Amino acid sequence: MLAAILPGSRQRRVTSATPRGARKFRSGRASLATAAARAAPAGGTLAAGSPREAAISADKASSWVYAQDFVVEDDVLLRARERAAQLGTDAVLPGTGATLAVLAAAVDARTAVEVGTGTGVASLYLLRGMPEAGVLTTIDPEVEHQRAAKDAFAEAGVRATRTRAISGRALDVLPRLTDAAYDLVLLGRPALEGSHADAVAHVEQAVRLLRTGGVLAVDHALWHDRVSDPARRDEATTTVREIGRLVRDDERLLPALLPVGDGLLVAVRR
Ligand SMILES: C[S@@+](CC[C@H](N)C(=O)[O-])C[C@H]1O[C@@H](n2cnc3c(N)ncnc32)[C@H](O)[C@@H]1O
Repeated sequence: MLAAILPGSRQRRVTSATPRGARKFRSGRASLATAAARAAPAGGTLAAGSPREAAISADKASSWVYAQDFVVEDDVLLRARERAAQLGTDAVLPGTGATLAVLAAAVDARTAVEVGTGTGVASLYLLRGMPEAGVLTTIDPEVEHQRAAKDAFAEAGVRATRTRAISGRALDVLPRLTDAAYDLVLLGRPALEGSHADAVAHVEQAVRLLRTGGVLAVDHALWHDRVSDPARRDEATTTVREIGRLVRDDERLLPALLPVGDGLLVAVRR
């Protein structure tokens, strides 16, 4: 999703990170109205003159980009992104990363789990939000990705005891982790890309792992701006949409869907 990123190329990065939906917003009032109507909650309508309508203007895309770039990334993060591009994988967008750091700090996350380490971009954000004594358990089957993430952690001066990298598939590893022992669980792209049953299983495992007051975060919750469009019925979009509903309707969770990055679904475990 992201082009190769070099220090000093922020504008190019943001441009390449702009999702399709953001471009749609730019194309004028008609498509804006369509997007706004589409964005009305299930079965609901968008009343003319409502606060929600007032908040959705043709400038929404530029606001999204501004928010995306609001927290400036340092060279360690940019190099981790470069490694992701070199290895043909991707990483959370900057606004998502910054939000994850804030969430980790807000819940004083001493224990966190990440599904899909990649080259460590989201991990770095989480570790920055976690207290010094916090330990991040991060899961990925790709040894090469984990090696790249370890390089990023070393560059960031993260002590080796603060990360527990587990090599394997999340659905094999998560069941071995302790119930209610974690302050934050991040489900990345691999939690959504498999079958519908697998996606549900990832969420179930995440909820099981969270302590009361812990936070669930699911990246890509707007799935390339397809989730909000009911005409999109491909398997991946349907799965992500259903995961959203599942989290929203789960009485154990207090949810919110943040339109940051590719969409970040967050929920507090009650
Ligand atoms: C998009 S990258 C993760 C990016 C990372 N969250 C970040 O922002 O830096 C997805 C990663 O998930 C890993 N992956 C694929 N299938 C997986 C699975 N079943 N369980 C855990 N990780 C998996 C891939 O090897 C890849 O490194």
